[in-house]
Amino acid sequence: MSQVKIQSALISVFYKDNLAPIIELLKANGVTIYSTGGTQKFIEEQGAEVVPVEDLTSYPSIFGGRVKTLHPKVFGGILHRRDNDGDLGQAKEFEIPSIDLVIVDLYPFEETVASGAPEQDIIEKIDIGGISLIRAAAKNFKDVLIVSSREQYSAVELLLKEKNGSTDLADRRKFAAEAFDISSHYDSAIFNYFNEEEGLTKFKVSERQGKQLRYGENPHQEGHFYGPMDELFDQLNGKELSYNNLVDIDAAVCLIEEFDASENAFAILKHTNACGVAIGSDVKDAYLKAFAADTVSAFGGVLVSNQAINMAAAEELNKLFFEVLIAPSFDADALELLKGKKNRILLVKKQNLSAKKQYKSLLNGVIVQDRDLVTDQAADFKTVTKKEVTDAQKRALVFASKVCKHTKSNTIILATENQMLASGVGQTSRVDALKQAIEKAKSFNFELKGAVMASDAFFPFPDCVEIAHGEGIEAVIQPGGSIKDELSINYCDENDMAMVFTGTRHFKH
Ligand SMILES: NC(=O)c1ncn([C@@H]2O[C@H](COP(=O)(O)O)[C@@H](O)[C@H]2O)c1NC=O
Repeated sequence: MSQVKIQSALISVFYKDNLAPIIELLKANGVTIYSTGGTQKFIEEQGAEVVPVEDLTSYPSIFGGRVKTLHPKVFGGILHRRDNDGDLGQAKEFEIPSIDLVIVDLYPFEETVASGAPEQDIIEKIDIGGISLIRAAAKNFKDVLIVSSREQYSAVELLLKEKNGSTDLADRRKFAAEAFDISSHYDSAIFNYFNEEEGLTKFKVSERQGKQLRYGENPHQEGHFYGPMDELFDQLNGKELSYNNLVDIDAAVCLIEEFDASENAFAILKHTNACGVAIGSDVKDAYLKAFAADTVSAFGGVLVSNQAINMAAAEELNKLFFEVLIAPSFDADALELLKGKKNRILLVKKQNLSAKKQYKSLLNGVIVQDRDLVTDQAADFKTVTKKEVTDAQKRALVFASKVCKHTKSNTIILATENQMLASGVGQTSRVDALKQAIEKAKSFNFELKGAVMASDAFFPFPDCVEIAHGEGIEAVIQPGGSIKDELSINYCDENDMAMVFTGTRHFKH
């Protein structure tokens, strides 16, 4: 039976606003309306007759409204198959009326969570009867039209007008598909609430949770973001965040969180890689040192500080064209100055990232892994050369390793204990990464004598330590683990270089 003339409806909605025109249409078409407490009252106020659902079930609403529509007379009325003689016989036997239209608007679970309500209130806002009505009516879309949210009121109003109170199978199937979208989104929200403390380890998303972005990586691509942006940041200035902004912000935040709040750390990133990172005597000093590493790439970059931005730093930063600046806070005068450019995105970082898992889509699926939360510490260094590293070199190696971990593979970082001098990023060979770093360091007038070198993965050949030695680099950090480790170790021993192994590889793809 493709076309169904609606003769009866069950209406149970949380938000009653905008329901009136639908009631008017149902009334005009002589539809029998069944309804629950608050909705019944609202419909009666519109001048329409209502059969209280209690009259159908012969039960009052019980347990504070936890059970009101959950009854065979209601669910039988929705679910019995109109083209099945057995079902029709049973419906008659048990005096179950047909229900052709179900309109539900669920308890506002997500809004209640967002309001910071106590757990008890949140639990009471887990809709049971409403979600069951939605699923039942959507399952029996062959006979029943399901309206599963207040967002659909205008669409159903139009449909009832256009088709004179009837519906087609195609209409009912379309509304059923939307109903399962709504019910699965609702359950994902409940699931995420119960797993909140797991640091999103079992994070479930539904398309409805996504925030539409201006576009994706490029203007011809659509983009959405699924995540708790407002919990992490307050945006004080600038245009709406783009897909690429978000990707870079993530990279910037992951990098800066490597540094302790007692250090004045500053980083400048382009396309997720740092082109400058430094620790300074204050924020301004840290910024100037980071900027010095690559004054060209910094243009249009994403900047991040682990310290409040004061006026002295803001005056320097104001000279640079940048996309985003992230900091734990901004002094009032500094903010005033930086707001001078209206598109400049200024973000206050309110908390550290807590997610323990990382997701990426590929091959029509999703790949999930633990986030790389290992930070190489000097105490864990295993010196593999005859020459020991000095304390200053240890600090430089820790610094270089932190940057290395957050740079695209293959990577080589050249650094002192408080400044990245240059990096080779995303190269197909480690030697190329080193050559790129050396060339870059020289182009920005850095002296490499006495600097240290970090590599994200082991050296299969001694070529990298040979080249580094030629530039005056004296200490090296790498995970180790190549069957040819000895070749690099021997070269270092013969050339008075120190090398430490960490045992932890930090590939980043
Ligand atoms: N318990 C039930 O059997 C039940 N049946 C429908 N509801 C919900 O009750 C609300 C409407 O209640 P009222 O009409 O009393 O304002 C709707 O959001 C509907 O989704 C129920 N409430 C929660 O599960």
